Parts: sequence; structure tokens; C-alpha cells
Amino acid sequence: MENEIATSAGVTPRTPTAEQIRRAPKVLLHDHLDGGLRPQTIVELAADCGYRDLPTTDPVKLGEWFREAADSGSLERYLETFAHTCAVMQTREALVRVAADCAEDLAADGVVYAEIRYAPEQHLEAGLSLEEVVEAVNDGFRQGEERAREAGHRIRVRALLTAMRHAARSLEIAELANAYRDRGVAGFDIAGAEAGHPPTRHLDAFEYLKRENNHFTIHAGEAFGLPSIWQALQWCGADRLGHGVRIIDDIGTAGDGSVQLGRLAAYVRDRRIPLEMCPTSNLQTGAADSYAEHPIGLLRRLHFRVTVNTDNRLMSGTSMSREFEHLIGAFGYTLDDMQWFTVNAMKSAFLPFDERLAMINDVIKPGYAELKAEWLFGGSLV
Ligand SMILES: O=c1[nH]cnc2c1ncn2[C@H]1C[C@H](O)[C@@H](CO)O1
Ligand SMILES: [Zn+2]
Repeated sequence: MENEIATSAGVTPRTPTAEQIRRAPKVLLHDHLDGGLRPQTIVELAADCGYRDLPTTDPVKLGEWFREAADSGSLERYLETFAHTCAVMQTREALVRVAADCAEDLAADGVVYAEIRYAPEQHLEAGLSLEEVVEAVNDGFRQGEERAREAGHRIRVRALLTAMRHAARSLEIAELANAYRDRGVAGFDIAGAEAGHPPTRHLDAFEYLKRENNHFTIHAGEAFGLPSIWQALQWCGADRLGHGVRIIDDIGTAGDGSVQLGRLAAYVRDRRIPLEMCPTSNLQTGAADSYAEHPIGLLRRLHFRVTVNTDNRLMSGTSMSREFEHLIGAFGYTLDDMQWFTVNAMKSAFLPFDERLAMINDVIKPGYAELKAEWLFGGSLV
């Protein structure tokens, strides 16, 4: 064993333990606020606001219900479950609480930077204005950051404002994102059922954001294939792709194992377009068949700008640590791979360049260096 370590170029890579995975600094770019509530919080908020349509008021059973209902193989069915979470997120108090829980839960899981998205237009039923929604969520994130700090965790959270692709409010939401860009909102997104709702329907919103030098990502290449990715990049000008898994359809593998990139896949790799991949969510919606077969394995080998994300922690019963555990199980990833994914994500964040660089050099790399050195001090003398 000692020889093996001494003769290898560096240190023999070890499989990270669950505890190391949790403590490793992680960066999350794709997580929905209304897809990450604690089941207990849903039950309490439903009681507060008189919402009676929850499938059960037992928090454990409710968590299971969300995971099972979302595990249908269809994005449309997956999205139906959000009716229950959005129903209890209609007041300022509820939004503050959900956002604070979110920041606190992510920090406890070792996330140091997160961009959390939600659709303000889905939180107006009890009379809040779009601005009041954004301010409530921002206040919740600040409270959650503070609670995390008190518990010894450091996290920074920014919001992304989502417009629903089947609706017609995208320009208004883009303007809202722009109005709050120096006040907690880092960018814009469109989400919802992909088939039949091409991103080009929202060109005015994207063109407005480009004129304002603002940032946006687009859910594309999840339930629908290459045309959706192509439109998101070449018509809309997306900075990043939400999911983007179907880019695999433009990559051919020959019998001898050699790989051929089509024009679109080559463009995505050449231009370092960040792919916000969410493995568990993709398994549930049928975008991939198993962790081992998830395109992330090949895309990582081919050096695409891949990032690892949760999408919806409640519906997918996941966390950043769990996503990495699954990938480590499927592909044998090490702490070096985790660091690579994390640096990719930080490089792709919608934060100013100097802040991204400082997060990479002063938070992420030292965090991984510390974890990677643990074997030197913890083990026995074999
Ligand atoms: O994976 C997804 N694809 C498309 N839309 C999604 C996904 N996850 C959540 N959404 C939708 C449902 C939410 O209500 C909305 C805003 O967060 O975004
Ligand atoms: Zn999503």
C-alpha cells in the first residue's frame, strides 16, 4: 500500500466517505425553491393557511408521496406535484420561512454557494405583488444565511427568477429580475413543460436581458431533444443550460470507442456552455435510465462544462451530497472529481468574476485540500 502511494504520480485516489462528501464545499446552480420544502414545513404552512388538499398530513408519508408521485417517467406528471408546494407559499411569512429553511438546509449539507430559482408569478394568489414576493424570498435567504452562520456553516445564496414557459409573463419577470439584480437576484430562467413550449416564444424577454447585460439560463434538453438546446443557445442566447442532457443525442460513439461530436455538441463544449445536470430528477422524468447510464459520465470524460445539481430536493428525495454519492457509486469519482465539478459550477455562477475567483481560491480549493490531506493524519500505520 505504501509503495503504491509512493510510486504513483501523487496519492492513490480514495473513495470519499459520506462524511467527507457532506463536508466538501459544494456549489448548487439549479435548485427550485418550491421543489425543496421540508415536508414538516408544508404540513404546518397548510394548517396555517387552511389548505386542505394535501394527500396526507403525516410529514414522513408526505415526503414519500412527493417522491413517488414525481417518479412517473414523465416531466408533466412530475410538475403536477408543485401545485401542493405553491399552494402553501402564498404569504410573506410562508415565503420567508421556506427560503430561510432552504438556505439553512443547504448550508448544513456543505453547500457554500447556491442560486435558487422560483417563479414569482406562482405566488400571487393571496394578493402579494411580484415585488413583495421577491423581497420576502430575499429576506428569507438572508435569515437562513444568518442561521447557518450561527450553526458554524458559511453559505451565500442568490435568487434566479423563473418565468413559466406556458405562460405569457416572461418579459415582466425578466424586468423584475433586472430591477433586483443588485439586490439578491442573480439572473433569470424559464421552466415548465418543455414539449410544445419552445424557448423562442420568450425571445422578447431574452433580448431585453441581453440589452441589459444580464444573465439567464434556460431549461432545455430535458424532456425534449436537440432542437430545444439549439434554440436556447442560438436563438435565445442562454448563458447556461438547465439539464441539457439530450446533448448526448449529438454525440456518436463508434465500435472502437472513439467519440464523434456533432456541430451542436462541439459548440457546447468549445464555448464552455455550463450544463446544469440533475441526475436523480432525470431518472424520475425518464430523461435517463440509471445513474451508471446517465450522460454525465461521458460528458465529464469529454470535458464538457458539467455541473451537478439537485433540481428539486423534495420531489427527488435528494441533496447535493446524495447526488454526489450516487455519482461516486456509479463512476468511482474521487475528491478530485468532486472538486472539478464544484469549480466548474463556481466558474459558471452568475456572480461577478472577482467573487467567483475568490470563492474558488479561498473557499473551494482550500476545502478540498484539507479533505484530501486527511488520510495523512487519520489512518493507522499499515
Ligand atoms: O426539471 C424541471 N423542468 C422544468 N420545470 C421544472 C423543473 N423542476 C421544477 N420545474 C418548474 C415547477 C416549478 O413550479 C417551477 C418554478 O420553480 O419550475
Ligand atoms: Zn429545474
